[in-house]
Amino acid sequence: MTIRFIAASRLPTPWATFTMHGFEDETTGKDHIALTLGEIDDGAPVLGRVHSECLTGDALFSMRCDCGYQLQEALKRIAAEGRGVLLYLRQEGRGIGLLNKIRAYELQDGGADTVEANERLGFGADMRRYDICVPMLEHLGVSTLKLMTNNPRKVDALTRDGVIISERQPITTGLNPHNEQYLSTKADKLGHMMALSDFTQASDVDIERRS
Ligand SMILES: Nc1nc2c(ncn2[C@@H]2O[C@H](COP(=O)(O)OP(=O)(O)OP(=O)(O)O)[C@@H](O)[C@H]2O)c(=O)[nH]1
Ligand SMILES: [Zn+2]
Repeated sequence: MTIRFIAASRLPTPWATFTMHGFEDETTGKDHIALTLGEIDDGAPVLGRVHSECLTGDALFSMRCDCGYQLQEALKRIAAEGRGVLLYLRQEGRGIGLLNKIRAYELQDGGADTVEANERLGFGADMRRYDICVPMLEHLGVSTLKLMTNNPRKVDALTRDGVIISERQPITTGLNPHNEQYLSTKADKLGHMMALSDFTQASDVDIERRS
């Protein structure tokens, strides 16, 4: 795996003006992004989010999952802290790609849960890798993250790959009638450390997304 830094630019958002760093994974041809705010290369733990691409949730306002809500919440928390990093990894659909995710959604429309749907298509429940984060964080001078996630497998994988996770911060936002079942399955079958009662409702966030 070779990750090559390509360029960095300003990225103004409603919450802060981040610096956007573009990387190319020369093995897969995928491009990945890091958004950073403030001085993050001083050795102190950095508030961070490792976010996997979800075109439908992140860009198309899908309410089937919690991805778009989490993305917005993570950027807001980093802006409030004045310092942090968000790695945006192009591993759509837990690593199966956009078109296979649509196939999986079709099966879920017919009654399968998110794990069964992946398995019926011949995939594992979660095909993602996090080793690409290591050279990206190295480039940014970050060794230790205060990680915003509910996913213990993400914490374990990053730790195995050499990233120090000093703290885990839950990120439970965007509950709505369309993703309630999906979020329950993530907690029951994928081990996410969350209960539906922890969640804020999507409606509050949704209004802000449109403003
Ligand atoms: N295959 C598949 N992928 C999905 C589905 N819903 C969301 N995704 C993808 O799942 C990824 C996000 O994973 P999540 O399980 O929501 O969250 P996580 O990153 O593991 O954990 P958190 O850090 O707590 O958000 C993105 O790549 C989405 O495209 C689904 O029903 N099927
Ligand atoms: Zn999603």
